[in-house]
Amino acid sequence: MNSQAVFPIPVSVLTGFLGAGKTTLLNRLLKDPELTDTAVIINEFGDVAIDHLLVEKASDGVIELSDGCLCCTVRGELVDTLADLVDRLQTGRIERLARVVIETTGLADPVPVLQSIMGHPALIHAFRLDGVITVVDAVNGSATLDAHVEAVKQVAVADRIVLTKADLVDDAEWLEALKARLARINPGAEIRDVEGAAVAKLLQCGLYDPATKTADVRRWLGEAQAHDRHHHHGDHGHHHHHGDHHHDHDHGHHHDSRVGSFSLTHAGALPFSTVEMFLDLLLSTQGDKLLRIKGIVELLEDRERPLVIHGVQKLLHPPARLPSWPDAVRGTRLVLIGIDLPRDYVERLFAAFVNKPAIDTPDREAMENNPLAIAGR
Ligand SMILES: Nc1nc2c(ncn2[C@@H]2O[C@H](COP(=O)(O)OP(=O)(O)OP(=O)(O)O)[C@@H](O)[C@H]2O)c(=O)[nH]1
Repeated sequence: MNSQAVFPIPVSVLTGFLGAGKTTLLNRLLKDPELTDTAVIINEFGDVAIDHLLVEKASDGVIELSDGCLCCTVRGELVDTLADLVDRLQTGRIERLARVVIETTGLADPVPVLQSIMGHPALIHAFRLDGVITVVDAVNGSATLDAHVEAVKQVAVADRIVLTKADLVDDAEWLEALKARLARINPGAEIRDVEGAAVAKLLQCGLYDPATKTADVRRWLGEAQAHDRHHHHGDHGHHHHHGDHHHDHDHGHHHDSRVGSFSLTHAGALPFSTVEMFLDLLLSTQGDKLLRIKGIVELLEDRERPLVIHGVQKLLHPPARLPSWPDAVRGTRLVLIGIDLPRDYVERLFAAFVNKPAIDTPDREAMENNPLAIAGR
């Protein structure tokens, strides 16, 4: 154990549709001196023009997955590759590893990739999903979202959206309409233009910033972005029909309306058992529709150290605690991103657990005895 790695190692997932500009961005990232000691895992599918020399300089060799879609055919290999990195660190074959970047194939549904990082028993203590960066092409992005539900999912699960090829678009209105659409699919993600953005910072999406030793809950939960964009709208659930963007004709966006994001909040502290039971029930009944869940909980048992919740579909990261509250806001805030996720049901389930039953909603005791008691699933 002579490595200088600090576990868990942050993992960034770089996704985006075919030709969106992932490899171009990756090449730029790897030139940044702040990103030495980064291992890059790429798949050879498609036309990947990575500057191998540069990647080798940045890490201990390029780790390439074999041909095919990362999410379905080489999932096992991704896990093996990550396990191999840990092994190399522990045996001293790699001295330092500060970050892992996984570039997924353009066609990939990113969710299984996130699951394999979050849910693998051998990896959960070595790696932490820092964030998902989704590259969207300003020229083709809108048509791609219309045509492929995977592209909508890639946007929906993003912590950050990076807009490429804006330099090729003259029409400012077109660009604004695309940004507005992305913001409706994923109100919490920060949208940045690839030009001018500090490249190394593009990868840092996580809750905890090792450089400043602080946790930025508002940014991580996307509250800052969502608040800015939805000032006075208040609500951004499944149906994003504000109708104020004439470029956005809903009939072309049938995939978008399936994706939704909403928050659950509770002002007081909650016992761990309540949180656990709510999450168990949520994940077991709605897990396949839950693309991501992120959140922070004030626990009755230890009110000073908030519990961090982070999950993908049916899988949760092992519960982690922050050393203290990063800002004045306490209580429980969960952000859920789902596809065809029944918001109403989830809200009532949560209300039942935190003992805020709505009229005609069974209370918690009834729920625990019969989880199907809530209508409208
Ligand atoms: N003008 C312009 N061209 C870009 C930009 N980003 C990428 N490109 C070009 O778009 C093409 C595709 O970029 P890649 O980086 O290969 O895209 P990719 O997402 O890695 O593609 P796949 O690996 O095939 O999924 C290349 O010709 C890039 O030079 C950009 O911001 N502006």
